[in-house]
Amino acid sequence: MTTTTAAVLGAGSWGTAFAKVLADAGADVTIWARREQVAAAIREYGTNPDYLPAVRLPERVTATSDAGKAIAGADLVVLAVPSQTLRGNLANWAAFLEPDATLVSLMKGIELGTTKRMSEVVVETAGVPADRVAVVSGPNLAAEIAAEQPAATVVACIDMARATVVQRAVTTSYFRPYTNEDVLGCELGGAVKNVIALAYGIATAMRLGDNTKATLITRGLAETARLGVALGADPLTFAGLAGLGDLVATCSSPLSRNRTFGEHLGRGETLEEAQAATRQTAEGVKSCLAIRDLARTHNVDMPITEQVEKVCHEGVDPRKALIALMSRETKAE
Ligand SMILES: NC(=O)C1=CN([C@@H]2O[C@H](COP(=O)(O)OP(=O)(O)OC[C@H]3O[C@@H](n4cnc5c(N)ncnc54)[C@H](O)[C@@H]3O)[C@@H](O)[C@H]2O)C=CC1
Ligand SMILES: O=C(CO)COP(=O)(O)O
Repeated sequence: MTTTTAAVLGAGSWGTAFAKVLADAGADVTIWARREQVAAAIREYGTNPDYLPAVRLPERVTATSDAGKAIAGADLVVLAVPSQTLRGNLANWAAFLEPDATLVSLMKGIELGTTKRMSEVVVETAGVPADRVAVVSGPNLAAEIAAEQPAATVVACIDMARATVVQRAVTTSYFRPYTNEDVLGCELGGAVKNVIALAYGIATAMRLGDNTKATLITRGLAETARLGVALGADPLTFAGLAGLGDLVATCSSPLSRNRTFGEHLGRGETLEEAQAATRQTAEGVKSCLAIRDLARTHNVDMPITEQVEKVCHEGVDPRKALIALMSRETKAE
């Protein structure tokens, strides 16, 4: 069997941990880091000092700050930058892609303005057919994966043969990928769970109990599935790893940036204060706007998302948001 050559574009926590997964599965991996300083540290010391300082990367992982060098010759091109920056970045990278390279999106966001999913942005910006784009999504907190704690995930692609190739390329003793054809459902599950995790973080900071939290998870999943079905996703996807699995992991974990961000808001901080206090990407903060717009366009009721957007972007007090949620008209489950 020939060795997979992979480029991981983005040296944040998930890009770095995913590079380790690929290398542990046998691939030769080049990480692209925006800052040469980070690329040099990975090359010289085998660690990413900014994001996963305690994790030793396998020898098969190298790094560069020259995206063209990383992409040229790569069979798998893994995209791991913040969602709202994908379009601009990929426009610069597309020219370096090999003719049959598979593009793998790790990103869990919806584009502001266009309300497009990341795979849609990839198809549009890189000019590749949708069957060359795969999505990896599931309960995959980067620090836990980097510590080799067992976890499963989903590799979604409309081309099952390609999904299987990606699945093989990322299977290790601690990382177990399942294939799925429902790219739309997997991407929506990944993006909306970040918004629900913001609500969960707010509830945590407000010292609300387990009944409240279970209600948020369950009704959060209900509104995710409602949007998904309206857009054509398979409802079963939301009961799987990329739906319920990721929602539970993200809401329950203090490692989650979205939940942590929500805790800042729940303590009464403004959006700016919460942003200043947290350094890493909390995708739900921006995506809640795009998801709300998507829901309104398709006449889908997403009450938790609506209130999270109001707390984040309209300065609504979380206590008022909670009252608004609880005083809605009662209905059948
Ligand atoms: N961290 C995690 O546990 C997981 C993250 N994800 C998703 O992976 C994606 C990437 O997230 P992380 O690696 O966690 O983010 P991060 O916050 O750890 O790192 C983001 C990386 O992107 C770089 N970056 C920031 N602005 C940029 C720009 N304009 N252009 C190019 N690069 C830029 C940063 O320097 C950094 O290297 C997100 O969509 C996130 O939702 C998915 C699963 C797990
Ligand atoms: O997507 C994740 C786990 O699957 C990571 O969630 P956060 O971005 O909230 O840290």
